[in-house]
Amino acid sequence: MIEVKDIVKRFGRKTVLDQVSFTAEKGQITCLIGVNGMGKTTIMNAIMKLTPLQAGEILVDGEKVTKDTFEKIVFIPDATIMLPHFTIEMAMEFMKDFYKNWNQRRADDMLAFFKLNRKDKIASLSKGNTAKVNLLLGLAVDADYILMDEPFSGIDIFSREQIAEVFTSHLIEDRGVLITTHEIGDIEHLIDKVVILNDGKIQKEFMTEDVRELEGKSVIDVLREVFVQ
Ligand SMILES: Nc1ncnc2c1ncn2[C@@H]1O[C@H](COP(=O)(O)OP(=O)(O)OP(=O)(O)O)[C@@H](O)[C@H]1O
Repeated sequence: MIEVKDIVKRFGRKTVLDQVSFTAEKGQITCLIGVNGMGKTTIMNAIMKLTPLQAGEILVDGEKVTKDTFEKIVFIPDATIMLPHFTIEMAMEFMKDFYKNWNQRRADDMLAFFKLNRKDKIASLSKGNTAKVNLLLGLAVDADYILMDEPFSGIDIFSREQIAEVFTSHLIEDRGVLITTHEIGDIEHLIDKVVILNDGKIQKEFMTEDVRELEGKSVIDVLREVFVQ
C-alpha cells in the first residue's frame, strides 16, 4: 500500500498541499482528481522523492521510500522522458540497463498491442504514440506500484481507447495504480477508488463501487457535487 500521511508542501509562501493523507492499494486503480494546479503532480513527485516536503511522510508497504524500495514504484510522467534521437528500441535498452526488474517480454507484448515499430525515433512519434511509448516503458518494469500522470492528455479518442484497454489487461495485473487524469470518462468504469483534491486538502475519498451501489451515482456525479456549486 502507498500511504500518504499528512504531507505539507509549500512553494515559497504558497501552501500547495496542506496535511494531505490518502492511500493507494495494490490490486486497485486509485484516481487522484483535482482541477489544474491543485497539486496532483506535486504528490506524484513527492512519492518519487523528486521534491522535498515540509512535513508528513510517505510509506510504501509500511516503509519509507529509499534506494532499496525504489524499484517497487515506477513513475510514468506525461512528458517524454527519453532523448528524442533515441529509437523505441534504444529507449527500451536504456530502461533495461537502468531497472533490474525490467521485463522484456512485457515490453514486446506492449509493442505488439500498441502496434508500435521498435525502429521508430521518439522524435518522429505522434502525441498518441509518444504516450503509448511512455506507458510501455513504465509498465514493462515489474514494479508493484505504477504512478501515471495524465496518460490521456491531448490524445485522440482512438489512442485513448487503446490506452484504457491496458487498464483491464494482464499488464496491470495485481499492481497498484495511482493515476491523475482530467479525462475521467475514459476510465470511470475501471477505477476502484477516487481521491478528490481541492484547495490543498483531500475533499473526498471514496470507493467507486460504494457510490454506484449505495448512492446510485457515477464518479462524474460526485465530481459535479464537489466542483460545481
Ligand atoms: N517548482 C515549483 N515552484 C513554484 N511553484 C510550483 C512549482 N511546482 C508546482 N508549483 C505550483 O504548485 C501548484 C501545484 O502544481 P501541480 O503541477 O502539482 O498541480 P496539478 O494539480 O498537477 O496541475 P495540472 O492539473 O495542471 O497538471 C501550482 O500552483 C503550481 O504553480
